[in-house]
Amino acid sequence: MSTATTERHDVVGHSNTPILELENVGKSYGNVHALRGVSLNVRQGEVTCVLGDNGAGKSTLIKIMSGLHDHTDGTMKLDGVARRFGSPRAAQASGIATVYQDLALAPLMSVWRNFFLGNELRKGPLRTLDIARMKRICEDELGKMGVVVPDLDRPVAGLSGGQRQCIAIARAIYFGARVIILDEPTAALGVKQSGVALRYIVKARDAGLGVIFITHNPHHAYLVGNHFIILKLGRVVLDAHRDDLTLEQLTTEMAGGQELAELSHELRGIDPGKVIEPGEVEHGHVEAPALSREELKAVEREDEEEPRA
Ligand SMILES: Nc1ncnc2c1ncn2[C@@H]1O[C@H](COP(=O)(O)OP(=O)(O)OP(=O)(O)O)[C@@H](O)[C@H]1O
Repeated sequence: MSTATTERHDVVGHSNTPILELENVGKSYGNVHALRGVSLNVRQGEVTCVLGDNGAGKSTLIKIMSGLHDHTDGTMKLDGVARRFGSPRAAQASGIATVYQDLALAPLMSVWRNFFLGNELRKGPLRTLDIARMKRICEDELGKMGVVVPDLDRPVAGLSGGQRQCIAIARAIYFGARVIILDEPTAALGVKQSGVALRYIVKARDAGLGVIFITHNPHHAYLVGNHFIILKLGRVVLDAHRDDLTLEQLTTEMAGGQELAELSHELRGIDPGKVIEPGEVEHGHVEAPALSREELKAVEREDEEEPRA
């Protein structure tokens, strides 16, 4: 059994101490404050969801935790010890794996080659590739995640988006990840494939990893998350445990909460002083007054006549 696999089994058995802790972390790019006062804990066997719209600071947060960028304020701790990774390699060596949306897989290479890319197993005095062993391990590890790939020699480009996600996750776990950061893993996937990716998130959690699930989709987050953080313009605007939050609250907060309620007032032409009941703003859906068919056609005509820049 490889060291990586042993390590994986060691982390199962959940403890309450966070693996990774951010305390009041901030990041400025010159005058731009991309993040301010962000605190979060990543615990083993838990999924921490970080939600936010474009420009909320999600990428910046990922870059700090994955060693690409240094934070400019606050403290990041790994196993209770303050750390600055300095490089992605250092973060990886500390067990922090990041699976980006584009997955960093080589599409024309086979499944097993991708699995071992950069970590190939070799044998004998000539250090030739130990293909049989790599294929066997790859098959075993994918099997643990519930993925059966009929032909490991197939290029990964031929697999579904969900299966490709799984290879990236299984690879990270096998090579000793303790924390896995998933950057919008369901963003480019349809409903069915999103389900596949979400199942793998649960598998990674159940394997004892601390999972950070970055998404803008509250429905996906709520299906798998233990803890939820919403970032807005670089600040934490919601930080709640699953027990203290309903899907509806998460969705409303994500959609803009109070701002959405105000917009709803405006669009309905209701007296802004009137209190809107929580149930009236549902799932981020704004009930704008419906346009008649004629009005709709007039809007389309206006759009067509609008001079293009
Ligand atoms: N290298 C940089 N230099 C200057 N400003 C930056 C840099 N990177 C990000 N920013 C700014 O920091 C803020 C947060 O950006 P970030 O990319 O982290 O957000 P995001 O939530 O990932 O958004 P998106 O989903 O659109 O990628 C934005 O205002 C962005 O313009």
